[in-house]
Amino acid sequence: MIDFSEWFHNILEEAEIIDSRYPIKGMNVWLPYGFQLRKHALEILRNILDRDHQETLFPLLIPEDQLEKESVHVKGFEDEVYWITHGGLTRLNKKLALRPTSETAMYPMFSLWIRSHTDLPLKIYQIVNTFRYETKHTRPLIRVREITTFKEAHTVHETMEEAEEQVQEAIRLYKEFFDTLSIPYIITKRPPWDKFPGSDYTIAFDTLLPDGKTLQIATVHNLGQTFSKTFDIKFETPTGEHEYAYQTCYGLSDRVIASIIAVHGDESGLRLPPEVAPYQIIIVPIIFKEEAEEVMKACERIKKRLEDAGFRVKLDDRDIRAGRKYYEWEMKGAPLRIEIGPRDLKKNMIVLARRDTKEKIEIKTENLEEEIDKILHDITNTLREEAWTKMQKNIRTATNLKEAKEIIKEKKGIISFPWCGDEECGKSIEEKIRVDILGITEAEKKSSCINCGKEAEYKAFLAKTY
Ligand SMILES: Nc1ncnc2c1ncn2[C@@H]1O[C@H](COS(=O)(=O)NC(=O)[C@@H](N)CS)[C@@H](O)[C@H]1O
Ligand SMILES: [Mg+2]
Ligand SMILES: [Zn+2]
Repeated sequence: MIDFSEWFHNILEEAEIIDSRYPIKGMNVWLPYGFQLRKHALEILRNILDRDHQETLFPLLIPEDQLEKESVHVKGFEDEVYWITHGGLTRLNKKLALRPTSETAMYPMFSLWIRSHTDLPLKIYQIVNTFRYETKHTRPLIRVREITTFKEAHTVHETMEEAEEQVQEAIRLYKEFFDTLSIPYIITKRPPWDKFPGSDYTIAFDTLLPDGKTLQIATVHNLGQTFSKTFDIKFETPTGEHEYAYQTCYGLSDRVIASIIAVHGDESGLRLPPEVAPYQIIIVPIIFKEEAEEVMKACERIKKRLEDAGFRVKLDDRDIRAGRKYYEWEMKGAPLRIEIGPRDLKKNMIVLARRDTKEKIEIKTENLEEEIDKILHDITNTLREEAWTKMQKNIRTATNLKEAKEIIKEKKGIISFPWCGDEECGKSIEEKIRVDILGITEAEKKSSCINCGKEAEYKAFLAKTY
């Protein structure tokens, strides 16, 4: 990848994903092709969530006094909240916040809805736009001020054990979602100083972008009873006591689309997993004057057969050179291209070109549907394996801080090493090698902390992050 950031910005424009010329920094327009990509990704997400969550929709605006109720939470967001102060020419007597996330919009309503343990567990989600006045460098899809594709799930439980189980369930759901999109990830527990404001702890999914920096693509938070105490979400237990509920929430955003684009892209442009590609197959007629009529009729027949078999197919019959079409659909990442010319008609064969490996395959026309289905599945697996291999190759262990510093300088990527878990030790590591501690997983074997030599219970992962 030449300069990844340049590649990323160019491809968003060339492949007509979004238009970032909208006159508000950090807010962009979804163009039709990008909108279809986003739509298919959300369809997959909804199918997973709808198994045991209910989709809802809460207001965009949050009254100032509600937003400020949970002090740690509001501290974490106070410099990111957009405010509404007027309705028309009338000054509002109470400022209204544009939701940065919806805990403080939802939880006063949960307090009204939840009375008895029979009202639990509650598992809802919404897919909305949220607003954060990001002061760090904004970047389309990666760090925006209007998060247009913010899926937030919020659950309420009778016990901490059930909330813990829900955290594990959320992790399973996200694994299934990212596996379907062929996006690799590492899952770690964020250090305490980097958890979601107001949560007990945060589990995060990070993926690795081609420039060696990691991107946080989803988070799961165990909220314990902090918010239920602040917002008075209480329920009557089977034995008649009143208990504060236990809560979790888990979110992801436009960064999912960013990672599909960034992780699978190559020098020719996008390589879209068939699950989310706006068109899975592009038919390009190879026209020679005399047989033009016959070739076009054959293309129409093939298109119909593929549509009837449930594929998303486009017949590109524009009056431009076939080579231009090849370039364009390669750049837009269509997984498969079908070329049909007079020769193929005679032999009753069809030439397929795979976008992921760029190899060409000749198949008999009569085996069309099952061949295409097999190849599309193979493309999904190839993209997934390639992406996982690439990420795992860039996770290196360091035996001392000097080595860690070198690896980050030369190769970036993710480094792991044993860590004691102490905050000031962690902070001193971040200072010494100038990278963030992504998070921790349980240490595999007994070892001593890379920095202070104390017993290391954890394996720490570090990386330069977005
Ligand atoms: N400015 C941003 N642009 C794009 N995505 C973002 C931005 N800020 C956060 N995200 C994404 O949104 C996810 C959820 O955001 S969060 O703050 O971690 N968690 C919440 O807001 C919880 N209420 C989850 S429901 C993050 O994991 C990250 O992937
Ligand atoms: Mg933030
Ligand atoms: Zn230490």
